[in-house]
Amino acid sequence: MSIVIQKFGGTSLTNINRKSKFLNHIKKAISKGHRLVIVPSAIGRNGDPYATDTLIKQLENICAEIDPRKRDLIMSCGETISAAILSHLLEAEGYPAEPLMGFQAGILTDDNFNSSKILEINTDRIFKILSENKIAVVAGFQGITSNMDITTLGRGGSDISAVALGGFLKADRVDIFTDVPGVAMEDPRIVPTTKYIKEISYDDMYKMSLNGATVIHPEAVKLGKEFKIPIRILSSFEESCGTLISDNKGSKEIVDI
Ligand SMILES: Nc1ncnc2c1ncn2[C@@H]1O[C@H](COP(=O)(O)OP(=O)(O)O)[C@@H](O)[C@H]1O
Ligand SMILES: N[C@@H](CC(=O)OP(=O)(O)O)C(=O)O
Repeated sequence: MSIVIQKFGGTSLTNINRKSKFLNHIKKAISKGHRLVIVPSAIGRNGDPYATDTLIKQLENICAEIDPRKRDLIMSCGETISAAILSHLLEAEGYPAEPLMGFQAGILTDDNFNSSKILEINTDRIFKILSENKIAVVAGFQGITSNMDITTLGRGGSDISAVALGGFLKADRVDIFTDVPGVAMEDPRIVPTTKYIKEISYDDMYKMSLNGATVIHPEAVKLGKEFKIPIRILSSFEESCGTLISDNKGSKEIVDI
């Protein structure tokens, strides 16, 4: 069974509805016969009702000093809401889907609240869902400790959830859908004329993301290398070949996308 992980970032999920463009990528992968695990982030950005920063503010408005366990509990809510909405949307479109919070998907972390590490993923429940020909929609960014406390993986951590799931499920690849068509030489929001990179090695991408290429979390790249799983960065809103991150001899081919 060929398994593909598709992660959708917060910017891709703004105004989520039955006409959302990102749905085309899900439908295309299903039509190709892939089993899908979808990993959504929280919808939108600061100010949007379920965005991570909006949720944190609910506690900050009361008192700036926040117990990390409570902070993680509220921060995880955005992704939980996304999993519920997205799985409902997929069913409405005729694609049976099951939502899972991180703990229901078997994602065990350490107790370093606010930037926890994934220790293990018990994949039984996801495999069961996939074997029933359903899409598994796993809330990104969150997990659970052995003491049953909800944790989050650090800002931008849904990328880590997606790659870790890909590794533990032995998926064919991880597709990270975002609001730009791939990895560029510079941040395209700052340099709109920048050129895009067709292929890049894990090592080069790791250095780029440490140096500010926020399009993927550095820990996700590191995990990708450990699991030897190819990662693609693609646009949610259009068809593009995107950027492939793999072990391919450090090649860095620059293209106009
Ligand atoms: N080198 C780069 N290539 C592509 N995007 C970059 C780069 N550096 C920074 N970015 C920024 O990363 C953003 C996508 O990441 P992010 O805002 O976390 O989106 P998402 O909501 O999909 O997780 C892009 O909008 C872009 O401005
Ligand atoms: N929602 C979390 C996790 C995340 O990965 O978000 P995004 O994929 O939208 O950057 C955050 O804002 O940090």
